[in-house]
Amino acid sequence: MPELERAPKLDQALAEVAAEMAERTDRGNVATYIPQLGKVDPRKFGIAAVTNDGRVLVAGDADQVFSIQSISKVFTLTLALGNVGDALWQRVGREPSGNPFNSIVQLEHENGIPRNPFINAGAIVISDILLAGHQPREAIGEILRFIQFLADDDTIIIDREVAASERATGYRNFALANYMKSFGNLHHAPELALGVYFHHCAIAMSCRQLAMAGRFLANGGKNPATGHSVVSAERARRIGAMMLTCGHYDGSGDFAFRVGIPGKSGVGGGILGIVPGVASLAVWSPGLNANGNSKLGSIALEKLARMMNWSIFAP
Ligand SMILES: NC(=O)CC[C@H](N)C(=O)O
Repeated sequence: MPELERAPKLDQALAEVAAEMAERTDRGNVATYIPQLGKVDPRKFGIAAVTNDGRVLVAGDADQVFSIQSISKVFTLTLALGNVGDALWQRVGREPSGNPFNSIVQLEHENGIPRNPFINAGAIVISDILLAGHQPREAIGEILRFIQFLADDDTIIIDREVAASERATGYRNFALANYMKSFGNLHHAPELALGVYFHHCAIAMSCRQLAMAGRFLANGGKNPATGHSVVSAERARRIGAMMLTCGHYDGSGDFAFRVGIPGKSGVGGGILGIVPGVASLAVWSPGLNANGNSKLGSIALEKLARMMNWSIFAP
């Protein structure tokens, strides 16, 4: 019997994974360096899947909003590629960093060009690109509206308290931005690019909303519900490649090894996962592992992928 026929139904698999995760006591540690994130209840767990054939399946706390943090970098990269195309790659690299998300060490050797768009330095450059011709408020509005459009949900908001909390404690991000400015790789004042960056990291979404927003990446760049193209099929593949190689910082290799699909994590404990041709997935568990990725979120996606026989390397 082919593997797929032995796989359980997706709704059963989600329920099973959520029940198993609810039992676990080893939940990792909630990020506290952004004070507002330290207040989140570590017992939360949610998971959602939106399939290309239009099913929306959820389990656990899938409708509770959380801070998407670095997951927003997938959407800002998509928007910035739409604005400037491949010229973007002159200012941001495409290699895994092998370093923590907020590391400054490679920037000196590499003349202020961040390794990839998903580490903080890279995302700050992307924010600078999105600022071109705009006031920060307009650039932030454009990002939020793009995510609302992708998720087909205009109730999605920015959590101003999280944004303020990040700005108040974002000394490393200020250091990264100032350092890149000294190399000429920021075209606007560092505080303006950071204003955009802090606000897009502070977008609050539920697993359901996030899985909806990721649909175009699972469906060759097209919204599966409307058939409308968000990006070309080639661009969707390339964004997926960036997620696979860089989406979990210095834990990217381990996530690819264990889960086998493109994913993007955030320190709020969320992960967006893409099963090309099949489904967009979102999981949330606020406790993080040593690399700053959701501990139970990664384990849940690993289990789900194994149960469903999902991997981009599966024959
Ligand atoms: N890994 C993350 O989600 C980090 C994003 C967070 N806003 C920061 O700049 O530190």
